[in-house]
Amino acid sequence: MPTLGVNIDHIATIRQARRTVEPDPVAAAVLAELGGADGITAHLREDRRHIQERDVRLLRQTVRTHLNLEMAATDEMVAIALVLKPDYVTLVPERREEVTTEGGLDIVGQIARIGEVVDKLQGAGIPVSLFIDAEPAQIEASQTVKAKFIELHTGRYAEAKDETSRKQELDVLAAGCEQAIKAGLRVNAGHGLTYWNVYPVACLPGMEELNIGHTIVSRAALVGMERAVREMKLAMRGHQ
Ligand SMILES: CC(=O)[C@@H](O)[C@H](O)COP(=O)(O)O
Ligand SMILES: NCC(=O)COP(=O)(O)O
Repeated sequence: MPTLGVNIDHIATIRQARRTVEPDPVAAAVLAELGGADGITAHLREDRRHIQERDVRLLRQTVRTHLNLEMAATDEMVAIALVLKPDYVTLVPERREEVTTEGGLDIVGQIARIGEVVDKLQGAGIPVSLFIDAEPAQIEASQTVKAKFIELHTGRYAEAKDETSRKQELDVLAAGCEQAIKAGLRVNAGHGLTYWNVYPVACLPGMEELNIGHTIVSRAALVGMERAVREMKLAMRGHQ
């Protein structure tokens, strides 16, 4: 059964709605860990729409499980990561105008650049995960650049409109997972997972960690972070 990385971006979204100091994503991370989170994920976006540098600096000092820094493959973010030293980095695509991440990072089309960033970060002792679609060519390219992990983008599975489509997308994820493991990559997954669709993804053989944020923060707004995380851990084991 995979571990759970709780993405606390959208605690910061609530704070940034008023450009104020609450709710604090750092406090949310403490509560998430008390609720059973196995890791904390934070996405420091170029446009700083939610998580700020202050947040990741304090998270580095306070997270007791492991800290996954999501970031674009830019010089600015690489420099921040080399100072911050998160437990691992996940390279994700970014577009200012997007509401949220729209797809996986294109490794095939920028293999030299991604390889350079992976070498720099892993050379500094920071394992890299590549947030990609479950496409054979992207998985192969992830192996070529010697990333330690991939994170399979589960957005198409999560947005499937009916059971048939959802099963088809799950089969794509399962095939991607199998190909990646055969290639020696470690496999995580995330994006759009909820209490109601997480279990089949959690059951994929070899799945190491699920990074889940929006649905947990949404539930936490109503019942509190500790309970929301505890209930996600149960949902990952098939208990609604
Ligand atoms: C890469 C991914 O799917 C999310 O972890 C990412 O954080 C989405 O960006 P927002 O949190 O800004 O929606
Ligand atoms: N990489 C996925 C993640 O960290 C959280 O995505 P979401 O659950 O907020 O869609």
